[in-house]
Formats: sequence, C-alpha cells, structure tokens
Amino acid sequence: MQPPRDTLFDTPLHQVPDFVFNEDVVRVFPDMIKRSVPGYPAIVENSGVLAAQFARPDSLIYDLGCSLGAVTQAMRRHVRQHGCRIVAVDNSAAMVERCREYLQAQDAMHQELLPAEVIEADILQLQLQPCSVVALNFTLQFIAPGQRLELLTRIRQQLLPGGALILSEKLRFADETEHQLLNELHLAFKRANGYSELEIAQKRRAIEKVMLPDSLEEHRQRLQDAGFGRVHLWFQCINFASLIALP
Ligand SMILES: C[S@@+](CC[C@H](N)C(=O)[O-])C[C@H]1O[C@@H](n2cnc3c(N)ncnc32)[C@H](O)[C@@H]1O
Ligand SMILES: O=C(O)C(=O)C[C@]1(C(=O)O)C=C[C@@H](O)C=C1
Repeated sequence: MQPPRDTLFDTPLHQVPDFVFNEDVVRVFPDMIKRSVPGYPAIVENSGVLAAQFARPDSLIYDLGCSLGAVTQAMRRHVRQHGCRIVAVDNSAAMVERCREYLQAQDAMHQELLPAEVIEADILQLQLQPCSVVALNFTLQFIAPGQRLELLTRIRQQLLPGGALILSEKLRFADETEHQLLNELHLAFKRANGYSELEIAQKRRAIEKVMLPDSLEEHRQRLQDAGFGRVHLWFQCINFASLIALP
C-alpha cells in the first residue's frame, strides 16, 4: 500500500503556521521526508550499517528525534552485536504513538530483532545513559541553536569508547554563491518529486523559524567543542549531509 501523499501545503493558506510535528504531519511523514530530503533513504539504511560497526556488545543505542522510527528500524535490520537495546525518543505524542505501531509491525514480521523502546520525551531534558551509538537524524536542526552544544556535550560524555554519533542535517553554506546554487538544486529536487511552487513556498515559510540549519564548518567546530576527537563526512546529497563523530 502506498503511504498517504503529502498535500499539506497544496492550497493557499491565509497565514502559514509554524511547522509542528502534529497528527497531520505524522499521517504523511514518510512521503513528505522522502520527497523533501535528497538522499534520505540512503542515509537511513546506511545509518543501520554504520551503527552495526560501532555498536558495542551489551550496550544502549539511542535514536533521538526518532519520528516514525525509520533509523531504529534500519539499526534493527543491521546491528548483530549481542545484548544491545535501542531507545528511540521523540517529544511529539503523535509521532511516538505511530512509531510504536510501526515497531510492533516490524516485530511481528521478523524474529530476534533488538529490543526497542519508544519514549515520549524532550531530548534536552532526557537523562542519557552510557551508550555506544547515538543517531540524530535531522533532529538537531530543530533544536534551538543556543542549546545544541550542550546536547552534543551530554551525548559525548555518555558515549562509550569505540562508539559513534551519527548526525544528519540540512546544510547552509557560508559562501553565498554556493548557498544559492545548492538551495536552487534542492528546489529542483522537490519539483522533480512533484511539489508545486505553492507547496514549496508555503513549506519554506512554515519551517523558516523552526528549522535553522548550520554550515558544515559550524557542525565540525561544535562537535569538536563538545569533545569529539574525530568528525568525518560520510554522505552528502545536494544540501543534506551526514557526519560521523567519534570520541
Ligand atoms: C525531521 S524529524 C526526524 C526524522 C527521523 N529521525 C527520521 O529519520 O525519519 C525531527 C523529529 O525531531 C523531533 N524533535 C524535535 N525537537 C525535539 C526535542 N526537543 N525532543 C525530542 N524530539 C524532538 C520532532 O518531533 C520530529 O519527530
Ligand atoms: O528543507 C526542507 O525544505 C524540508 O522540507 C526539510 C525537512 C527536514 O529536513 O526535516 C523539514 C521538515 C520535514 O520533516 C521534512 C523535511
């Protein structure tokens, strides 16, 4: 069955409200994110592959800002280390409810998957436990800029030796010409995926105050400030990228 199509912004809105992860968004989210984020399926599946390289036996794995649990599901497909457990966290009640249903469906179809628990919580308030892998898949960009360093520092402090943070984000570019070009290419990607000019413009207005991307240089510097020793870019598609940060 096809997932419901994202038509949330296809009619003119008198006033475009700020974007929130509510039930309307949850209903169309798999379609929305696939048609909006270049490289999303590759990032999700390979987050599972990367997690399998860094997961330590008998350790905790976090998926922070899990939405419907796409990364959690990928990690369950790939991680084979003994005794691992996934904790998936989101502060949207609608996301958490649907995420639990999806993970139960995955449980029903496969045997011997890693146990996964979904918690409704603000990741800024969450008491993190020692862990070997943390995924922040397009979540940090929704955290207030002033709180990003503290969150990454807390993650770094709980990361076990040999573990990793997988950080995927939309990028902005310090160079204005590069920024314009890659932004234009992203719009071309959205058009190619069936979004109209109206949908693109209204979505941009909805996210412009709530989703604030950083540049690659800002990410590298902040990860270093948070105490990570090594940071590597492992994926980029247009203006969306994923980094791996190691203790
Ligand atoms: C773009 S979505 C993430 C997509 C998801 N990781 C995936 O791979 O499909 C951002 C998610 O972060 C969640 N979020 C934003 N701020 C949060 C916070 N402070 N605590 C927990 N979740 C948060 C939102 O509710 C939303 O579900
Ligand atoms: O940058 C955009 O135009 C987007 O739509 C991006 C983005 C994201 O990166 O999370 C924004 C909100 C939705 O969750 C899906 C995609």
